[in-house]
Amino acid sequence: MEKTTSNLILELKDISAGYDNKTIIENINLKVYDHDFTAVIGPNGGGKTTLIKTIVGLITPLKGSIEWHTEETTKSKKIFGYLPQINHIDRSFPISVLDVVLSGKITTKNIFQRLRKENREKAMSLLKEMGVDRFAKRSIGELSGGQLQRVFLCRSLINDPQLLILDEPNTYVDTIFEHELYEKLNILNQRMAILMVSHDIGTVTRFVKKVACVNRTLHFHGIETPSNEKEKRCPASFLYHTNSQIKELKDHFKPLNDHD
Ligand SMILES: Nc1ncnc2c1ncn2[C@@H]1O[C@H](COP(=O)(O)OP(=O)(O)OP(=O)(O)O)[C@@H](O)[C@H]1O
Repeated sequence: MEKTTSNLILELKDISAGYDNKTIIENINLKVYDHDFTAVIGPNGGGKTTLIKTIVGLITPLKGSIEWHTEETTKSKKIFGYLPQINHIDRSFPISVLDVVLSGKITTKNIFQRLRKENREKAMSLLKEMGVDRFAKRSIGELSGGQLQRVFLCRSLINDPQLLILDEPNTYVDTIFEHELYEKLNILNQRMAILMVSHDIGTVTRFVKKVACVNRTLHFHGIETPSNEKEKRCPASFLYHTNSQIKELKDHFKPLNDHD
């Protein structure tokens, strides 16, 4: 049953971040609520992955703060699950599908402990939910890219996160599973918030509730309806060449060199 009240999970306050002191994203303010299903879109190199890496703690912000407003985490319930962008996987690495999912349970504190039976059952039920349980004992090298992507999705779900963060989850996924993936994400969204980087604007906007456009700063968050003239200035105007549910965007979609 879908929840009806919205609680704030995550708040980014005036975040700037980058690499080697070079600012890539700046002055980002963003709130994520427990009902949200938000697509992070934007031009190549606009800073989407940098934003996600900053949220999950892989990059320390140069400025600003990140606040998690969540329930106390327990051993089995973690704040977020993260599926990073996967550009290359060494399929010859000798690990089974089940062990990939269970690796999401390993922390520096339990690295030498045997994982409990309930963890295996949880991993198997997730593999079943994603339609890949029959591969549980197989080596990852025997799976297609799309099947493996589902396995990694199971890994990011093993701790029942309150927020699922996905960086281009449709990489490697064929068109049929891509649609299925979004359907599955919609079901998952009944029990967790989702923040997802995607290039696939046409499909994504049929499923998500909010859109955040990152082009150095955050240009848009939420689906709103200003004037037609303004939307032409949006660097993400390709949105309007698709069968998008998003009709119009806000004034602050300007070409990148306008705000550099
Ligand atoms: N590890 C890194 N070190 C230095 N610069 C980086 C690093 N990773 C990314 N960048 C630079 O930061 C900028 C933003 O990259 P980022 O990957 O965040 O953008 P993106 O919006 O996710 O792009 P894409 O849509 O192409 O995946 C780019 O100019 C990129 O070259």
